[in-house]
Amino acid sequence: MEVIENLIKFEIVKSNYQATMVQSAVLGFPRIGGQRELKKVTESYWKGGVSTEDLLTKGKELRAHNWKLQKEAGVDVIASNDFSFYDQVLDLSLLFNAIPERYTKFDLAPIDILFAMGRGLQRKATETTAAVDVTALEMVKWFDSNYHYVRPTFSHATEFKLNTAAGVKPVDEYLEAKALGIETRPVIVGPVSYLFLGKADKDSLDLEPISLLDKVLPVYKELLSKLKAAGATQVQIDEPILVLDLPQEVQDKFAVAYKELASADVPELIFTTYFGDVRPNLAALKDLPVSGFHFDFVRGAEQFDEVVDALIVGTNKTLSVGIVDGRNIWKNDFSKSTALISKAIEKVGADKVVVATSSSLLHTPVDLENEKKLDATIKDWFSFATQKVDEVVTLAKNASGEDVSQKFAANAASIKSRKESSITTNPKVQERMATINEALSTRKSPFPERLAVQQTKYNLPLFPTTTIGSFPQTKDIRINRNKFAKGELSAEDYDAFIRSEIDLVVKFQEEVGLDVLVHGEPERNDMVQYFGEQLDGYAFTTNGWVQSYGSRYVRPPVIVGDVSRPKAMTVKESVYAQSITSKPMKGMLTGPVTCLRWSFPRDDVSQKVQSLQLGLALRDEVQDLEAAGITVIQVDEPAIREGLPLRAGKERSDYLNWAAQSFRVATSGVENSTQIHSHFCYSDLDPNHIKALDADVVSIEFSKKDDANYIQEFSNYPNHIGLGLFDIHSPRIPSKEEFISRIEEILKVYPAEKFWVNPDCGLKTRGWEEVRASLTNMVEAAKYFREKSA
Ligand code: MET
Ligand SMILES: [Zn+2]
Repeated sequence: MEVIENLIKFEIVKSNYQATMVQSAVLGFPRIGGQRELKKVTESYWKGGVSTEDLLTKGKELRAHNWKLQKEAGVDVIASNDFSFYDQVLDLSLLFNAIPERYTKFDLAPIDILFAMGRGLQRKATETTAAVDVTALEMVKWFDSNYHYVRPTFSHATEFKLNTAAGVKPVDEYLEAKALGIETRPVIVGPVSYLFLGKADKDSLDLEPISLLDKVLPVYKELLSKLKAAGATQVQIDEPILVLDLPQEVQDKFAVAYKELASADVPELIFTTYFGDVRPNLAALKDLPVSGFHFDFVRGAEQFDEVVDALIVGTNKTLSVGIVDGRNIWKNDFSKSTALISKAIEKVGADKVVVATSSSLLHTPVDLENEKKLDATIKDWFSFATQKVDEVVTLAKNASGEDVSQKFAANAASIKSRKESSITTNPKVQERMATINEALSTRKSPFPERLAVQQTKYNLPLFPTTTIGSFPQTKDIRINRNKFAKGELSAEDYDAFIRSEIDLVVKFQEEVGLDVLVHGEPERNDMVQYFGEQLDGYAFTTNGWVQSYGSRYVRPPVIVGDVSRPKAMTVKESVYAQSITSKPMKGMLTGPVTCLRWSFPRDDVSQKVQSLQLGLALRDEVQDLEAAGITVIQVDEPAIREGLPLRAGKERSDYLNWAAQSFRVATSGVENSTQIHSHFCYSDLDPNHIKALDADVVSIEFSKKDDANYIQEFSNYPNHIGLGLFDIHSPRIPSKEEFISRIEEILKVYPAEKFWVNPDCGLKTRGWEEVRASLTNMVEAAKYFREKSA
């Protein structure tokens, strides 16, 4: 009797449960188009190839396509305002009128102001228009991703208001979707993050961006009210800074800001965080007057119980469960995700749970279906944005009691196939990993002893000059590389072509009078992909583009298994280059951490393991180069800073340890007389972070730092450094005098005997004319200082 009663109860519970729909949500979809349509149209617009109207129309088409795709897949909550012609943070600055005066005085159209802020603008005067010459606003990495946002830049003169010159983007795009019969949830960056991620402009350095909260809130209120009036019931408001260490006064701003926003007639706010764990800032989120929270449970899985108990349980708030990874390309493990979703339902009830992507899908390639060349087994393990949309829907349907058993069975099979695959494990690599110890990751002697032998061996002058590696990647190079890839050019012909390019670069450097030469990297499409393609354990996409900034997209290779190096990767080119000069030729490799960071990493082993494996593979290359007579070797680590975990603490110190160790594994197997260089750029580097790499010489991007303190920090660095002397992103040519005064400035705090002379970074995006002029002036300046100190 009791059993039957229980059964009946169970049936009722089950059918109730089935009646409650668990919703699905996508926090943002890549805007670049499946065939990089956005890049093509924007770059063509910049060159004057298409009109503003054509550009705007293409944007509209892309948005419509993405909304429809999600609608057809069955997504309940589809984002709008996730589109941008350049960057979503920049869009907000334009809309809020946070436009430094230097961009407004030319009478440019709003879209051109946007691009000028994003990438700078140089335009000659015409009969009707004045000349324009403005540099871009600062561009910074979006948290620890490889996406860059344009930093909001405020001054005392900033007057926040809704700048409707180009409409009101979030409202217009909401209505645009609505007109297509698609209800969307607009997404905007919230006020506290928007200000915190900004900075003070040069003329207002005493300004604390966060102090502008009172001034920006009325504009947020106005925008949100307009969205409500347009019919939006919910808005996704992103406050990702909650995954960072925040000063107390910033934490306190959340209560102030959201109380103020809630005082107006605004849509329901879904407060959204991603890329980590918010627990250290939990107090700031208590009692916020918002309708729901979104958390990233892929990267912040451990926060689940605490945040749900503290912020959702016992309230009316929605819990958006970020479970489909917005930062990587691996297929979701449905059984794992379902366990978490069930737990969420148990805690807060199915009607409050939304199954979501962990973050915007901006960081993933558009569609796996575009990959025609990928090995079928490996392809089955991947999921790009389009596939992730389907995963979110399937997980939500399952949680709602719908029958998706076929999809679940297929998913389980893929997950099992990857787990059991022999592609992912290489016992030899694992054995070799066990040999890594202090001895294997330490140079034979400490730096001073190495320096002495190196000085005798190379006999370089004071202020030695060099470059960072790449020389102009001309159209000719790209054409020949493509021909070779398509099989239209034989391997011999391609090799001959590459050799002729090397001839050119080497001859050029001798003419200009550089001391340590490079071969110019003409054979490399990309500094990570080039190595990934030659290493075992990697897979490649043909169309897996992801936006890095503006119209620059990258195509990260994927680490699918244990990494090893079947054969030498760079020796041929370096040896050839050395054979045609008597000056030292610097071998050029991409370091383990950068290879890891600019790939999609595995999610089944730690990043530390992957980095050390890459270190071992590169160690073989370093030793092969040395054996072949290339005894100055640069191992680039430009991505080392961005890999730093977002919060201070153990994870961060662990990272610094294994990152440095991976580099040393790669570089310490050489003689004292072999000179190891490294290079860093794109970030504010802390010299303390790189000491442990123990490279003999490092070069860093430096020309845009007008900061004596920053130089001071480097003056204590024990080994030798080249502080980058000119900006390689700009076509500007610094004069000899400019180089001299720059060097003089640095010499005030930095000792001459450790001083290398070099540009900020590789020259591959520059033209030959500029390169010749800039390097000539740079070398002249070095000679001036040599004579002076003689
Ligand atoms: C982004 S760092 C680039 C270093 C590389 N060796 C180059 O010169 O292009
Ligand atoms: Zn660089």
